[in-house]
Amino acid sequence: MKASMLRSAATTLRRASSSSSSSSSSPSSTHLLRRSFSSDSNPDRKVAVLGAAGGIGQPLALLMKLNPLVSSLSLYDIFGTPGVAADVCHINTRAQVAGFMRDEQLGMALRGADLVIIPAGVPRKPGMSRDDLFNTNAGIVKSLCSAIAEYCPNALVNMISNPVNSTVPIAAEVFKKAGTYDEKKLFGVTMLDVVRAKTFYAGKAKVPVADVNVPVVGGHAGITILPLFSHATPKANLSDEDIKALTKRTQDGGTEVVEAKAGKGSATLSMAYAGAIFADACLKGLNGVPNVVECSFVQSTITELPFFASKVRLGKNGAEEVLGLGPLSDYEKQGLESLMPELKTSIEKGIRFANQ
Ligand SMILES: NC(=O)c1ccc[n+]([C@@H]2O[C@H](COP(=O)([O-])OP(=O)(O)OC[C@H]3O[C@@H](n4cnc5c(N)ncnc54)[C@H](O)[C@@H]3O)[C@@H](O)[C@H]2O)c1
Ligand SMILES: O=C(O)C[C@H](O)C(=O)O
Repeated sequence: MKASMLRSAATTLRRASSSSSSSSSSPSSTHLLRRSFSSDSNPDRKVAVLGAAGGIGQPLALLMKLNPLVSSLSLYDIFGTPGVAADVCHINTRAQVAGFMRDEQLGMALRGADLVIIPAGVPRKPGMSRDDLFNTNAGIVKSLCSAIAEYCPNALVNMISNPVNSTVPIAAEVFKKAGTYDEKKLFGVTMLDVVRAKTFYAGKAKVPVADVNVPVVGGHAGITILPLFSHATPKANLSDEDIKALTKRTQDGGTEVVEAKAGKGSATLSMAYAGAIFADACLKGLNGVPNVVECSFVQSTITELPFFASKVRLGKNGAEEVLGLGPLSDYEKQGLESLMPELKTSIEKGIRFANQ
């Protein structure tokens, strides 16, 4: 790619992502590209991707290879990782890449990891709910988390596998049983909801998308996804009808993609983007960058539920602070009340499964 083309791509990406809900300068794929060519002065960080040969795993592997905060990139799947690793490792950026395949190599893939990202498991087809994935994905997540407890008990874990509202509680229970649970280190990745809310809000409010911030709270399925457009910036004078439509589109964003893909899976590219941004925020936190704030589904006391998505301040130990919801509009209060029973059921289902 010519230097001018690269500069132009980097500028576009910088604009797209400088609008994170972070109260500091936010991680961005712009950074990932731009800083790929800068110095290697950051501390060594090993990132493992579990499910790295999949629809999300492959573009996520690419984006993590472009991230200058990563010194070692470990790509694990039950098949296909030698090819993905061979491909990605030719990119002239800092991270040393290694591919690992099958159970017997999982320990090597994980040993020494600072951050483990899990997009392993089956995606939805049209007509399915995320909860319909539970029977397959719960077992996958449970066994991967047992291995994390054994080989890298201090790593941060970014859970992408659905249903996130249940897989995060499953992971917590597995870690508790292993005696390695640290609630600050377990994150359900809800960043795609934030990415969507920002995109849809910018379109409706006719404001530059790069300037937009919208927190999304609750969980990651249907009505449990609650975008707080009353907190959106820049402020815009949208009608109640507009806010309802934006909320519904954000809640149905995953289904919109599943239907458009017509049986060929769910969001992969936008998820890889969102996953890479959230992973970058976690790495920045670990490296001591101040005021890194993103939304995530974490152990929480801000409602009566044991897990809840809200803004989280990321630091050297992971989730240093889980931020409260702040004032809500009447519409958001209603949404919060409606989501609680479903989210509670999904959390309890995960906990029950892990303890069977
Ligand atoms: N959190 C979110 O916002 C979000 C967004 C999109 C998709 N997802 C979820 O992410 C998951 C993956 O989606 P995808 O589109 O990449 O699916 P995919 O089928 O394309 O890829 C999944 C990968 O996981 C691998 N895998 C299966 N069992 C494994 C195991 N035990 N260990 C390691 N790898 C294993 C498969 O071999 C495959 O390569 C799905 O559950 C999907 O619902 C979550
Ligand atoms: O919708 C899905 O099944 C995948 C993911 O959770 C999404 O929000 O895109």
